[in-house]
Amino acid sequence: ELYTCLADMEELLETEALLMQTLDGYIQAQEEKLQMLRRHAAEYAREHEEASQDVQGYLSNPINAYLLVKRLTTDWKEVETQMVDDAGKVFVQNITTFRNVLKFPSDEDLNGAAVALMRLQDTYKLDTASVARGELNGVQYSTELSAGDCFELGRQSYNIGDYYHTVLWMAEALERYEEEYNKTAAKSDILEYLAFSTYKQGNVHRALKLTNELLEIVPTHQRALGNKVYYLQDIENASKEQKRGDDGTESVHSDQVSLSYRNCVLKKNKQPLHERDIYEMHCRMEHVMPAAISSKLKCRYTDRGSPFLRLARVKEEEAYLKPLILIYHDVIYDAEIETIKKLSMPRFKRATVQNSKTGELETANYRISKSAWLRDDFHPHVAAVNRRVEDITGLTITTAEELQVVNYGIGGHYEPHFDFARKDERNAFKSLGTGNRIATVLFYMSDVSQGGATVFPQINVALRPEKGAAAFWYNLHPNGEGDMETRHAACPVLTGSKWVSNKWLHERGQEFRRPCGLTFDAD
Ligand SMILES: O=C(O)CCC(=O)C(=O)O
Ligand SMILES: [Fe+2]
Repeated sequence: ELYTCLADMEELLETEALLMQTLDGYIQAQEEKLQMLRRHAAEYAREHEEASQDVQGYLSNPINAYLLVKRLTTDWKEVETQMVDDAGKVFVQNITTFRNVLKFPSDEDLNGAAVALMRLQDTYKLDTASVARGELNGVQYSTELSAGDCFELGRQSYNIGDYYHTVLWMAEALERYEEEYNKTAAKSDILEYLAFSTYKQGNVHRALKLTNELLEIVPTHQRALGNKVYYLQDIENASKEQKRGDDGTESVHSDQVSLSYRNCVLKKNKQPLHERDIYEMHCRMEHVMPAAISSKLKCRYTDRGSPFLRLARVKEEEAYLKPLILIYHDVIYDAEIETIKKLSMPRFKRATVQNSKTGELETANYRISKSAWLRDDFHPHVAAVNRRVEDITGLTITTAEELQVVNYGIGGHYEPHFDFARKDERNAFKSLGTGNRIATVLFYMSDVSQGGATVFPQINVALRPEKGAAAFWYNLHPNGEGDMETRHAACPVLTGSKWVSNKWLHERGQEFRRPCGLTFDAD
């Protein structure tokens, strides 16, 4: 689960450095061995040549006679020993010992990283060819992917039954293969995956065409031969059905077919967008807040009534009015951020979510990040940040949860959710005895170069992470009901690393503190 967190990935570079060192050592040992063998070979050639010039003269010399025998006994033995000696064993053994000490990614990590890349591809509408060129949203970030790299991505998708992405990446692998001078994948392998996934995607004609192409390269390919029969059968069955439909004697009348097809197209165009589509649109920053709302938003310096902040007023910016979402700039300092990151790294666990039916905490693909909980007494910096929450919000932190620190890795995200517990949820915060999560303070502890916004799809709000800033909002209406418009999400990180801290404030203790001026809903 390394891919869930960028901080852990840094250790992989250390692992790689050690592997590189080991590989260099192995190459050097092999080169020395080859050099030695070459010396022997040269000596054999030289002596043999001399002997061939004058066989009798050469052998009449007792020293030569002795040397010839020696070359074919002890010398040759040594050559043989060198030839069978497996210098690699020691090096591989070394690596095996490292495995217990160093971090090595697993196959699950490889799949996770591939899935994350696909998620980014979908969310940010990145076309496969650009990603393969190492480009993300028009910015060149990395080296290009080879046909072999694309093939591997396709294979990862295939293994989890994601034929849509398999087709995209295998097609890209094929294009790259054709252009590659030193081939990094086998065309027949690419075609096999591409054909079968294309079939799974519903295009049997194209699957057949690709399989024929594969059979041109490997005419005896058993699976391809089997699939071809199957595809042909499929096509034949389909055309039989079509015929039955056409002469009007069987089930579906042709008029009906075209009518339902038209309906289908209409429906497709008119279909309401799903929350997921809206969420992704916000992540791409394609939404627009109506001017009637945005023109009312203000910025101000404020002390929020706190004696502490009177000395150092904070920059408060309204991101939305109803529900009220406020951004405070420069309210967590670099030194505090560093301390918090350092404290949380050894405590990181894959973030969990509460199963609303069972009440159990579990990992889920819709929340991918690593998180840790920090207590006030871990470090004065943690305590200081918590006190600042109190100063800024005017709410008590005595009933708040500990500070939750989160780091999002490649494609790390958290799909739309509420921070408060719904009535039908089991066990939600019950054990805490402090009521529901009345408000959220979300500290941004890093900038994110691309992606990673916090978005509120219901109200067209997207907050771009800004190091040192914090977002604040009430999750509950004054009457304790959850505010459905606070539904929000953390968009996948496209490039960079995203660090945030959450402070969740609870209802108990706020009875006289929730400032009325901040609540627009008096329901
Ligand atoms: O990381 C973000 O932008 C939001 C995180 C969030 O909503 C949460 O952890 O509950
Ligand atoms: Fe949240």
